[in-house]
Amino acid sequence: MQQNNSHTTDLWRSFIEVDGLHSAELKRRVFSFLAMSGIALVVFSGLLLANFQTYPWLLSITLLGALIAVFINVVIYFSTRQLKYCSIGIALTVLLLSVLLVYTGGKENTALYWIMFYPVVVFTMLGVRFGLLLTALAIGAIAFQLYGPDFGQANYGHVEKSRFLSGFSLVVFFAFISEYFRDKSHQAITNITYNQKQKANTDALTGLPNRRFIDAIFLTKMEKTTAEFLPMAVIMCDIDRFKDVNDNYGHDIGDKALMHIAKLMQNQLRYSDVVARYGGEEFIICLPHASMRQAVQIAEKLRKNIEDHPVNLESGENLALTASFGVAEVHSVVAFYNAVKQADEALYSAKRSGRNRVATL
Ligand SMILES: Nc1nc2c(ncn2[C@@H]2O[C@H](COP(=O)(O)OP(=O)(O)OP(=O)(O)O)[C@@H](O)[C@H]2O)c(=O)[nH]1
Repeated sequence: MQQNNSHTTDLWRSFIEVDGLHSAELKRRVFSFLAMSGIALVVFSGLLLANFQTYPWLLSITLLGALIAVFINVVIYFSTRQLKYCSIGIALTVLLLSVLLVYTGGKENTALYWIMFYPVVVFTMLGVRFGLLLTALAIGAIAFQLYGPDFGQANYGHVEKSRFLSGFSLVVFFAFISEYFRDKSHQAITNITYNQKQKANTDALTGLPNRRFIDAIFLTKMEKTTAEFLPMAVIMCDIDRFKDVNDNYGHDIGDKALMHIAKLMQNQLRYSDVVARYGGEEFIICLPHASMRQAVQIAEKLRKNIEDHPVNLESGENLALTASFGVAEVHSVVAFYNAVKQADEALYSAKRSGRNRVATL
């Protein structure tokens, strides 16, 4: 047995995807990674080729090492698609190169200019947490070289050092603000899209998924991940003589009865099972990896549970309800609606044979 809310939450988590938004975000990160790698490869090799005769040997080796490391990261990305680890690899390589550049001073002591773009790249590629971590590391390492003990590193002017650190900190600050609020608005849009999708696929009265959910979301998921579902059993359930409930007790009590039955059914099913309101007083239950025999047993359990649990009315009266069930098997995605039709025919044969029973064809 399980509780309603957890069943519903679990169901929506496993079925609703906001594909468009996630793929746009992924594209942004892949593009940043590839742009960063491409620029690094072109700039490093260009600098090496143009200046290797004039550069101090440590600078040339540093550039060559960074060039190879970036190249290896790109190759690993294309063979594994591990974007995050490869982005960290590139960001660390460029950080190491920046620190070594500051040590050597670069050509005519211009190393500090090259480092200004680093915060923008890491925040864009890796997001707020890694952005903060790596830029804090960069500031610490560079400040140590600029103001720490002299162990043979290049000399920078006093004003140059302080202007660089203030400018660099400002770039970090604005890169952080930009990435932080971009991330927040992305999350907000994702939540809004997710909630709208959930609302459009939920029956407002019972809180169960609706027919649109079965037609659009459930079937699409089944097409994508067939092995998770098939072979499957489908049960159609229809409340008996529901018109009489409405006629004798009024529409509000009829609504209450529908909510009551929805809850009873949900509480009897597994997490992987899906119960949806398919029409007025008709429900569909999809049981992945259930045989006909198991599905008939489950339908019987649901039937008995409805029979044993009348609706407690405010007047103190107990409103007894029963329901009829039809069961069929689904062996392929294309045969889904055929199986629904068969289960529907079985349901009406259950009605014809006296109601409050489970039937198969
Ligand atoms: N209260 C309420 N009633 C509904 C809702 N949707 C459908 N109904 C009613 O469900 C009843 C269905 O009646 P019928 O199709 O004649 O079937 P039945 O009376 O259940 O008889 P059998 O199915 O043959 O046992 C109709 O009176 C509809 O108005 C709803 O959302 N709320």
